Amino acid sequence: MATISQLKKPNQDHARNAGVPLRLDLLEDVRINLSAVERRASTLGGRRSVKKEHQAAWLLKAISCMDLTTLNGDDTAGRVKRLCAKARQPVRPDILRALGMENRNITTGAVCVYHSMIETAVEALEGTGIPVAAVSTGFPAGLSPFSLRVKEIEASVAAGANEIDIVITRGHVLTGNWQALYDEVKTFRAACGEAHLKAILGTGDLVTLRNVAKASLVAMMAGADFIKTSTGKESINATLPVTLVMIRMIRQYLDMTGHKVGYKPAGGISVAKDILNYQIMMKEELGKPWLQPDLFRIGASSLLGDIERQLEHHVTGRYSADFRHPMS
Ligand SMILES: O=C[C@H](O)COP(=O)(O)O
Repeated sequence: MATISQLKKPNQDHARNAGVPLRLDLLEDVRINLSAVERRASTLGGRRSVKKEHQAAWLLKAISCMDLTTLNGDDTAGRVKRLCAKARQPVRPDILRALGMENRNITTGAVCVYHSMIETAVEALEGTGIPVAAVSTGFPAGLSPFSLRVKEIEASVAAGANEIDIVITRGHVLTGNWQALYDEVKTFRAACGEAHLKAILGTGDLVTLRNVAKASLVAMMAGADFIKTSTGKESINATLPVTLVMIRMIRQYLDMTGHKVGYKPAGGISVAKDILNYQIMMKEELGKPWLQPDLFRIGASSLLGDIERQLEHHVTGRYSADFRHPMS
C-alpha cells in the first residue's frame, strides 16, 4: 500500500461484468471449510497491522471507497444535503493540510440513499463526479411484487441514480431455487441499463457460508457489478468470515470468466480499525485493484467520524471529542 505522498487516483478502466449462463454444476462443487475460514478471519488483525503514515494513507483510501449512507425512516432533504456536503469534503481541511493532502480532492466513493432522496442528492453533488447510489427492489426485505421492484429500479435510474443497490429474494437461496435467483438478478441488471448494480445478498439471513458462496456466484453469473453483504437492517451484517467467502468467489469467477466484480461489505462497520482489516483481506486475496472504489466500496453510515478522528490523532497526537467530527 502506498504512503500518503504516493496515493494515486483510481484506475476505472475494467469492463463491466456481462454475466454468463447459469452453471448449476459449479454450485454443486462449492465447499466451505468453516474452521479454516474462521481461523483466517480471526488471525488477520494480529498477523498484519498498518502503522502511522501508512495507516493514514489506508484510511484516506477507505474514505474514497465509502458509500456514505443514510437509510432511515426519518431522512429529510436537509439531512441528505448535509450528508452530501460531508461526501464532498469528508475530512476537515486543517487535517488534510497537515497530511499534505489538501489538493487531492478527496471525496467519498458515493452517497447512498432511498429513492425519494435521489434528486436531492444528485443536485447537492452536481459537478463533483460523486455517484448517487439508491437502494431498491423493496429494500430491505425485497418482498414487494416483482414487477414493482423492476419499476422501482427504472424510476431510480430515471431520477438520476448512477448505482442501484438491489436486494435479492433470500427465500430463493434458502430453498435452493438458483434459477429463480439468477433470473431475478438478470432482470434487475437489465432494468439498471448503464447504472451499476450492486447485489445485496442479506448474508445474515442465509444461514450457512455455503449458501453465501452459492448466492455470490449466482449473482455474478447474472451480471452483478458488485456483490454486497447486507442491508444494515439484518441482525448480523458484514463480517470478515463472510467477506473471505465472498471475495474467494469473486476470485473464482474472475478465473472462470475474466470479469472483475466488486465487493461491498455493509452494515455495522463503524470503527476505523475494523475497516483496515477488510482492506488487508482485500489486498491479500484479490490484490491492489480491489482497494480502489471501482472494485471496493464500504457501505457505512457512521464510519467516517471515527476515521476522521483517527486522522486527527495521527496529525496532532491527540483524540478529539466525537462532536468535532459530525457525520452530517
Ligand atoms: O448499505 C449500507 C448500510 O445500510 C449501512 O449500514 P450501517 O448504518 O450499519 O453503517
